[in-house]
Formats: sequence, C-alpha cells, structure tokens
Amino acid sequence: MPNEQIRQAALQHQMQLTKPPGALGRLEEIAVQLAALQHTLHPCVDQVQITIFAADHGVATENISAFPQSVTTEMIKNFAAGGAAINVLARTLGAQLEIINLGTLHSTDTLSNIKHYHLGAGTANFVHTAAMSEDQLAAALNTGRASVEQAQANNRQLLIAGEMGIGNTTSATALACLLLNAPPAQLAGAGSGLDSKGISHKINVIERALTLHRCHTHSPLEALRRVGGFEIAALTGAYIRGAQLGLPLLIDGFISTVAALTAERICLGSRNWFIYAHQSAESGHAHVLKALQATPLFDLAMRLGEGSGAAVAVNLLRMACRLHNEMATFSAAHVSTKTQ
Ligand SMILES: O=C(O)c1ccc[n+]([C@@H]2O[C@H](COP(=O)([O-])O)[C@@H](O)[C@H]2O)c1
Ligand SMILES: Cc1cc2nc[nH]c2cc1C
Repeated sequence: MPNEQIRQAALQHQMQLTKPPGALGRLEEIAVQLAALQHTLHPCVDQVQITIFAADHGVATENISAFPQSVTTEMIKNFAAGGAAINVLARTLGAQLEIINLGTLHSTDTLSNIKHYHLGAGTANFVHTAAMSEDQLAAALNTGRASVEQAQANNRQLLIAGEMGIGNTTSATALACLLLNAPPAQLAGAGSGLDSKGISHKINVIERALTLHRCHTHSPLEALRRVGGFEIAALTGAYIRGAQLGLPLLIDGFISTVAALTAERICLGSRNWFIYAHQSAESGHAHVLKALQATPLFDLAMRLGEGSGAAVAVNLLRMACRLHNEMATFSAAHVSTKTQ
C-alpha cells in the first residue's frame, strides 16, 4: 500500500513551503502522491523506464483502422532506428527505452535492439473466435511482468508502459465494453484516424464480436483473452506487477488506460499505483478514466499512443518533486506569515 504516514508528512511539508497552501495546485498533489508511493519524503523520478509493447491484431482484417496492418512492423523498424516520437521523448528525458515485439504479421527478427517474443503472427480475428489461446495470454502477461521486474532490478523510479499495434483501439474498445458493460457506440472512436463512416463500421464489428463473446466472459482475464491483444495483455501484466512491487506507473492514453482498468479488475488495488498523464482525444478515454475515478494531468488533444502522452508528463512530475524537495520553508527563509 502507499505509505499513509509519509503522505501526511509530505502534505504537512507542502504547507510549510514559501507559497500559499495549495498554490502549486496539482503539482503539490503529485509530489505528495509520489512521496507516499516511493515511501520517502524526498520523491524522485529521475530514473525512468519506458517499455513499448507492440503486436498485430487479427481484427485488423475487418477494415477497422485508417492504416494498414503492415504499419505495426514499419513502426517497430522506426523505433529501432530511433525516429519515432517516443524515441525523441525518451532521449529528451534521458529515459531507458525498450521495445518488445510480442507478435506481428511480418517478422522484425533481424532488428537487434528489439526484444522478440513471437506469440503468433498477431492475434486471431475476435469477430470469429477468441483473440488468444490460454497459453498466449499467459505468455503475454508474463512478458509484461518480467519487463517490470527487470526495471525494478535496474532501480527505475517510474515506469511507463506504452503500446503500438494497428487495430488496437478496436480491441481496447471491445475489452472496455465487456468490463464496463457499455455499448460500443458509447466507447468507439476514430483511433488513428477513421471518419464517421469508418467509426460506424467499427462499432458494427465490435457489436458482432460482443454478441459472440459476451455470454462466455465471466472474468476480466477471460475478457482479455477473448478480445484483447498481445500488447494489451503485456501492459496488463506490467501494471499488475508494478503495483505489486510498489513502483509508480504513469499511464498513457486510451489503450493503456483500458489495460490499467483490466489490471485493476484482475488485481484490486493496483490503481493505487497509477498516475494518469493525459486525456486522449480518443472519445472512449473519458469513460474509462471515469470508471477508474481518474483525473489526468493535462489534455493536449494527443492520440498517438506509444507511451508518448505519459512521456510528456514526466517533466511535470520531475518539477513537482524538485519543488517539494528544494523550496525553502517559511521558517528557513525567515518569512513571517503573521498579519499585522
Ligand atoms: O493512446 C491513445 O489514446 C491512442 C488513440 C488512438 C490511436 N492510438 C494508436 O494508434 C494505433 C491504433 O489505432 P487504430 O485506429 O489502428 O486502432 C495504435 O498503435 C495506438 O498506439 C493511440
Ligand atoms: C504512423 C503511426 C504511428 C503510431 N504510433 C503509435 N500508433 C501509431 C499508429 C500509426 C498509424
């Protein structure tokens, strides 16, 4: 559990800093939350791990994305070459970046700076059958779990687990519909760029899938197996393990938040370790955040994924920590707050 005594002490410390109490708004909340999560009065997020899980989705053959499935593989090559948004952000932050391919249609095996776990050439098309077998689900969850254990062994202070996979907003939407008992029309959005006709078709595809799976889905794990993706399961495993190990987890956009909700449903209390970076432009994100009682830090109308919104939030967290740790107290600065 987050340390309640430290949380109270950190709150007290904020009250003594040379500013009107509360004047640094959510920066104060962040510092206090990180203090409680890290069990220290001096929170710090200098050492950041960013892990991106990538995979393909069988449901992409239903024409539910603005981009062809081959883009997943092409983007993994781009990650390997250092040219994607998350590469730039990770370099800016001095963060460790790890890319894990869990199973794509086309092989990326020749790329030496990518980790490969070939669970299949993407998931099965969940309009017709379960997306994953029991073994594939277990392997994907384990991959996420192992990546977090390695991050902890490397003394990382903050984890960002992100994703890349053409079609994964359809998978994440179907999963959120099952977990929240919500209709697809409420949660489905444009993903990487569908127009309104494309969104209507996407809703129809998800409705057909839910008709097949709903009555067989009696647990969040089974929902994940039936309509999830390899990378969404890896994210879920990473979030559960991060919470178990007591590592603060910075959550990115729509797909990441659906995985965070899945983690919370599988392992109650996981969400105590989540910090929500941003409100994605993907329309279903607001609903999923609400279900987690989450208020993200900012809304920049981003909808990229690959952990990018979370990466943008890191410097806010760092500034919150430094303000908490380095500002003078009223007594140290000899500032009297007594009115005449
Ligand atoms: O993170 C988000 O909120 C987000 C919203 C829309 C799209 N994406 C990214 O776009 C891809 C999925 O879009 P789509 O339309 O193919 O389902 C996938 O690689 C995600 O990382 C991500
Ligand atoms: C080009 C592109 C880059 C991405 N990064 C994460 N999701 C993505 C989707 C597309 C289409």
